[in-house]
Amino acid sequence: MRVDIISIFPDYFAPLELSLIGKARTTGLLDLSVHDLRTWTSDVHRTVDDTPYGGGPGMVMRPEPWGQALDAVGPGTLVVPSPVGKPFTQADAYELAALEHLIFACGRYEGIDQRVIDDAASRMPVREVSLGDYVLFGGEVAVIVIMEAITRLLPGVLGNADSLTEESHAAGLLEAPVYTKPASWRDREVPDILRSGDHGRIARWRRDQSLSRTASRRPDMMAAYPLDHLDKADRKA
Ligand SMILES: COC(=O)c1cc2cc(CO)sc2[nH]1
Repeated sequence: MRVDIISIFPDYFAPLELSLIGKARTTGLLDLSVHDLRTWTSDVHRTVDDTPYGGGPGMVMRPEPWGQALDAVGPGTLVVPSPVGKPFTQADAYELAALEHLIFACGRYEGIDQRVIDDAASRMPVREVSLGDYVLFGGEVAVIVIMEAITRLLPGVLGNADSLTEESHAAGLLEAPVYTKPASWRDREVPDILRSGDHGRIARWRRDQSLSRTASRRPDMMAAYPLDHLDKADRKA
């Protein structure tokens, strides 16, 4: 997978050189390039922003540098983190992980001139995505989050792909609690069932835990959970 990130703060992406994402880059699973938007400015001050038409506080990112940057690195699927975007979900992570070329545009100030998005949409797929109902200084941190969600889904990145099947949101439920040694810690015991060696009962216990956790913490997910995935034993849980 090829990824291009365009930002006025390219140093923000140093974390993408670490750990499993860094490994994905060195092994060639991920071809990631970070670009400084100012590369595509032509004035001596390398200006990327200007005052908003219609007035209002702050500054808006100028269209010219963005247009030239996207011409240079595109075409691909343009992903723009934004408070006005579609809520990003694990399903979106899977969709993006299956694509050949992603381009991330990191907004700053009050945002990017709308014509940049509209112009890009005339020649490549564009997705504006939100990570949640809160506001950040810009898109950079959101890109790091999205890049982690995507990269871990790339074949070969996670040592044990089984982790992907049991994790939260993979099967539409929150995952069960996890435990490791010691069996007793500060007078708190690991549930006996998990030490029974009875893998059928352990699977049932974990599923019951997932269902009750999801029902209590995320009723919205429970409502969306396909009823035919619930067997009659689940319905009693
Ligand atoms: C100028 O601000 C941005 O470009 C910006 C991008 C994002 C992404 C957020 C999380 O959904 S909040 C936010 N602000």
